[in-house]
Amino acid sequence: MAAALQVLPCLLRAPSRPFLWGPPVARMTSGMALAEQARQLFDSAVGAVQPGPMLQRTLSLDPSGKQLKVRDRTFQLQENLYLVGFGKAVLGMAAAADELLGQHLVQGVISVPKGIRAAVELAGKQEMLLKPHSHIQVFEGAEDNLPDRDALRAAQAIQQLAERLTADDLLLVLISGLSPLPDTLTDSAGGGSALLPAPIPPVTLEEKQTLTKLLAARGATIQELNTIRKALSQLKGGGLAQAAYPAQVVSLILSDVIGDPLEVIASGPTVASTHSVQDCLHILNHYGLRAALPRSVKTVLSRADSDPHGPHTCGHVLNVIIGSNSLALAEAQRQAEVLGYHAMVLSTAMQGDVRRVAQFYGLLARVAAACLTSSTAERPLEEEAKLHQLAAELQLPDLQLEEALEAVAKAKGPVCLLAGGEPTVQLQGSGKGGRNQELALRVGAELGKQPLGPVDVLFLSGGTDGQDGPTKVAGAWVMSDLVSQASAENLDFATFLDNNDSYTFFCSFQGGTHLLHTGLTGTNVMDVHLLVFHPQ
Ligand SMILES: Nc1ncnc2c1ncn2[C@@H]1O[C@H](COP(=O)(O)OP(=O)(O)OP(=O)(O)O)[C@@H](O)[C@H]1O
Ligand SMILES: O=C(O)[C@H](O)CO
Repeated sequence: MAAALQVLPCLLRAPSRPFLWGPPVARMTSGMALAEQARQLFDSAVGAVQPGPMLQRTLSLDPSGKQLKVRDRTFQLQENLYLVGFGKAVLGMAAAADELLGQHLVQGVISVPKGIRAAVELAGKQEMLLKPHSHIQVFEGAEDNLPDRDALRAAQAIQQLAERLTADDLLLVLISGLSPLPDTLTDSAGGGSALLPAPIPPVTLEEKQTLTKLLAARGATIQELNTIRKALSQLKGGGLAQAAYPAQVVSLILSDVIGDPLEVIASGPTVASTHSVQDCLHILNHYGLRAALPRSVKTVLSRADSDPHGPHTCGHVLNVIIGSNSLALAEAQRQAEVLGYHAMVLSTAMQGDVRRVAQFYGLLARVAAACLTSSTAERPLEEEAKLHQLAAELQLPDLQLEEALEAVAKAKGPVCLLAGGEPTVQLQGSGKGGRNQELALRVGAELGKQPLGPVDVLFLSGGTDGQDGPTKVAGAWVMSDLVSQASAENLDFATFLDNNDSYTFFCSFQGGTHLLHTGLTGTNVMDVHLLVFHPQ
């Protein structure tokens, strides 16, 4: 199946104009075919946020090649263009920028994760590698997502470049994150943030690392974590913009945080921080860390209020979100419509404990399946009330639940509900897995709780970076017969779930055919969830 999924994009050519009940969906009979379409939708989501297309959508040169247009702003180019970048997807972004603007680029420095060039090469993504003659210098660092000496050297080189700039110069800043939800110790430090460590003296790199790890281990959110990072950093919280002043600064940002908050993504190096020392102390208090703070941290915090990276320092900056989960979902929605689905984006902010999120999707599947297959369009009111209750508990800010149910009730044909975000796994077991595979397995278990009627239901969850936790797959897909099929194979899914061992489960289940293999994608806009219904 994996092989079948991999050749899918060439086999399943989408028709050039949309149709509602056209042949591809009407012909759909097997779960395998449904899975192939889901995979195609996932690929289209990821494709929309690839570095090349994103940069091309955002930047253009006028015919003389002397003016750079970024959205509706124009900048003069005259041997005055510089580039810096940090984050997981930045290598591909830099390669795309170099391709477009290389002839104007005086110098560039990027900080990317250790081993990324080799991984990109292995994945055959030559277009994401810089050409040998490039003026962009690459630093690899932040092994295990922790800020280390290599990342520190990169941050120093970036700072030096920025500080040399004059009012005639233009600095392009490429930003992407890596680890929005620091819910395990190993991925605690974040991507863009971890790749740009520049602690304010006398705070040392080790002290910052320890504090970050402690906060993460105690469950601090990325917003809280990055508030502290900003207060202790020379470059975060607008510090990079300040270093580059009076040059013009254009930041192109790939968002890996729910709601695309500029201040939080990679700790907002080109965004004035609105946080005060009181905010930091509140966070440190909350996680019981205030009493044990190193003297250096106390010193820097006590100085911070009198020396903030104030808003006045960011007037020379243009921050642009060039890629996000919602952009990816919009493309998958468009593609689903082309394939004949009635498609809707439910939310781009799916978050919360993976068990609750799985319950939500299970309940949603039951309610939507009933709406879709009942001849009288009667809605299962009791289950619907439970669904709304659960949705309220999950506090999903942009959830379009009522609209989606109405649309399903009217659709009476194939339906695709799309969502994105990043649920959280509280690790208890010692198995191998990732939040996407665990979510898929949990949703499969929910779908098996009671019959869904004459409709095929598929759920897919995949990380847009192509790597789900410490595994080499992006995620997995399930159908409503997962429970019965697993038991036929003597696989006790509950035992695998108890041990956070979803990867091992899916490796065995139906010969591994439910795993989503994409390889490294070169982008990262959190996760994509697809809930697909096809009336039999
Ligand atoms: N055995 C496991 N089962 C389930 N989830 C796991 C397991 N091991 C790690 N994880 C989860 O994987 C996540 C880390 O994986 P990953 O690197 O894909 O995500 P990230 O770094 O948070 O974000 P991004 O995918 O955007 O880079 C954590 O949320 C962690 O809880
Ligand atoms: O780098 C970071 O801070 C996280 O990835 C969020 O952007």
